[in-house]
Amino acid sequence: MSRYFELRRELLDKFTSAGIESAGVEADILISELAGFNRAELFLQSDATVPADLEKRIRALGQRRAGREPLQYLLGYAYFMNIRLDVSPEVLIPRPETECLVEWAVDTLPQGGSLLDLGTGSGAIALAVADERPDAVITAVDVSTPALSIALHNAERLRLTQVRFLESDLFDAVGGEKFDLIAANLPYVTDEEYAALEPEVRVHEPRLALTAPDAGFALIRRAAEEAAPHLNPGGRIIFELAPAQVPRLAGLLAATGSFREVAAMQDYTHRERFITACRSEEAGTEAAG
Ligand SMILES: C[S@@+](CC[C@H](N)C(=O)[O-])C[C@H]1O[C@@H](n2cnc3c(N)ncnc32)[C@H](O)[C@@H]1O
Repeated sequence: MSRYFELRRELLDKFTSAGIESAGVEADILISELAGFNRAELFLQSDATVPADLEKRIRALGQRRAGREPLQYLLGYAYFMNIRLDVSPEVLIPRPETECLVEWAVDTLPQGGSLLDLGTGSGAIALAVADERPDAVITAVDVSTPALSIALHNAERLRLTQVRFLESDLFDAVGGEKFDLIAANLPYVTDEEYAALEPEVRVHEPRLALTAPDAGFALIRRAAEEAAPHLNPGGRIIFELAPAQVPRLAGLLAATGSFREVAAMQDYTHRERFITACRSEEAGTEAAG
């Protein structure tokens, strides 16, 4: 029988030896989430004895975490903006930097406006916007059937019923529909970068959500080339991408002649991580399909 502070120390040592960067934070989260405590309660309870069955569960998941399984997959959920999304290894774990994209979309979307979330994964962007903007009409697409079923499950659990989900290779199933906003967090990791990723990502997260051919640019390029006919006049698009890809996408969007106000936007760590653009009035209006 351990006390909370002893169990925390044990996990901290185990995680540190396994090379996990934020070992203390992860130990705290694992214990407090399973115990049903917040961080302050965990601190206040540190001398209390951990119930035997809880200790067993924490130890079992701690062991798997030390084997570099991501904490969110072990818990089965991830926090994103103000919602909790269920996640499994079939969807990417939503990243904190993507919250900047959501904040931009929430601020930019006109009243009653429409949003297309390209590559929705767990539903993170679509559902976080829906949660903040009940007036919005949202479509979310993904090429992955298992990802879509998790996204749909999240929408039902969160009762965010204004989101429609479609299985689609980029715009293929969207037909001639137009939107006020398109949000694209598509795969953009190169094969070389992928080989060097931490085991949490490389071994456990779905490769389909991470990599793309052509130096990680193939899907972003297709989306940029096909997007204009799916935007209303004055409609806007935002891409999340690697900072090194920003100049290439900015050049490509400008070269299509379909976009104006092409601009880079920074994430919370002041890295250029997003490109936004506005559909110009001269852009072609016919969507293929
Ligand atoms: C980087 S993940 C982003 C997931 C989610 N939007 C988020 O921010 O957490 C990219 C997503 O794009 C999806 N995807 C990959 N290729 C696609 C394609 N051709 N068409 C639509 N979605 C695609 C993947 O299945 C994955 O869910």
